Amino acid sequence: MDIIFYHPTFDTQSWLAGLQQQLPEARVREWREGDNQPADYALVWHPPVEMLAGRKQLKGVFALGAGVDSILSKLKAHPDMLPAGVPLFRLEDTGMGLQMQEYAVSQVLHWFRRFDDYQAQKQQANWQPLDEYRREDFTIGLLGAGVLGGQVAESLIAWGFPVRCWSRSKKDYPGVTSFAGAEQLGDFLNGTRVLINLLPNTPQTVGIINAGLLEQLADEAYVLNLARGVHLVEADLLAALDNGKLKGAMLDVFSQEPLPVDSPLWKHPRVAITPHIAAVTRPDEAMAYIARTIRQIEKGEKPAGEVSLQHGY
Ligand SMILES: NC(=O)C1=CN([C@@H]2O[C@H](COP(=O)(O)OP(=O)(O)OC[C@H]3O[C@@H](n4cnc5c(N)ncnc54)[C@H](OP(=O)(O)O)[C@@H]3O)[C@@H](O)[C@H]2O)C=CC1
Ligand SMILES: O=C(O)C(=O)CO
Repeated sequence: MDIIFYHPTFDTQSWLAGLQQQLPEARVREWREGDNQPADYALVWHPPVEMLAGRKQLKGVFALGAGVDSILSKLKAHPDMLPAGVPLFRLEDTGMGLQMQEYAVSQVLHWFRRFDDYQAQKQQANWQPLDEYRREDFTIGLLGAGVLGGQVAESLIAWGFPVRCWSRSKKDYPGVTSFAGAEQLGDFLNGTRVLINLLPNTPQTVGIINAGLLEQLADEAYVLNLARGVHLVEADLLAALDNGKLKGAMLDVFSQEPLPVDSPLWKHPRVAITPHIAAVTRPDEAMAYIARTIRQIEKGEKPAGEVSLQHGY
């Protein structure tokens, strides 16, 4: 079995060594320009088109992250990049669920305990206890309730917050109120105080967090964008912060990354920023998942994690 690997920034040598350990029977190599030698599996992130095009013998392509938007947008421009019938897999969880839980819980608690207000008071040496917020006024709404959204919902339930989610299909997560489909988006937004985005980037979700959506949230709402920058209309977010509809935002992802130095988001006092680190690929867990999945394919089984090209995630 031959495996080719391409990632523009990962430590390729340590991945090759790790994969070799997980799959001793395989020959694992770094893909380099001009390599047309046979391969059964390809592990990729932002792959050059020529790495995959024409490789009809592939039994699977693995995206080395959870989101497959970059590979699918390339596929749109170069439809022959993924030969027909070759399944595309993505990383499901592999350690990202816990990272998303840490990020979401810490920020929700930061807002709930009014640490943003106390930080602002500190700038003015102002010693002033504030009214406490009540959990019943702090409904958390998850846009996207899949592998990561579902785990974030579970962690916030454990902290006693009212939690609701919105997805394409109805969910049955204990304690979480589920809304599904475009027709229930309004009901989902109505009363949501903290909006957490964990949707995939698809034609249906681009620009979904816009002025019209923000207007439907509870007053003094908060936005936590953990998914993709293109989901959020940044100018609409700034306007909603400045007109008082939104109290704060924390953003991990941006329409342009790195976020340009002249972006007004950097300077806004009620916007917190992290550089797309909400959940990173954990090599050991990712390699174990890939090895397990390859073994399932080799046995003729149907593994989890296959991307639906029809739905785009
Ligand atoms: N910032 C970061 O560091 C990271 C960001 N991400 C981002 O997080 C995203 C989510 O990851 P993951 O949870 O694994 O993905 P999943 O595919 O497991 O979940 C996606 C969720 O979105 C829902 N959804 C998709 N399209 C629509 C729609 N049109 N309307 C309503 N709901 C919709 C799905 O509904 P249904 O369940 O019904 O299918 C599902 O609940 C990734 O696509 C990636 O972009 C991921 C990792 C790290
Ligand atoms: O896995 C993903 O989709 C990511 O965004 C990783 O940073």
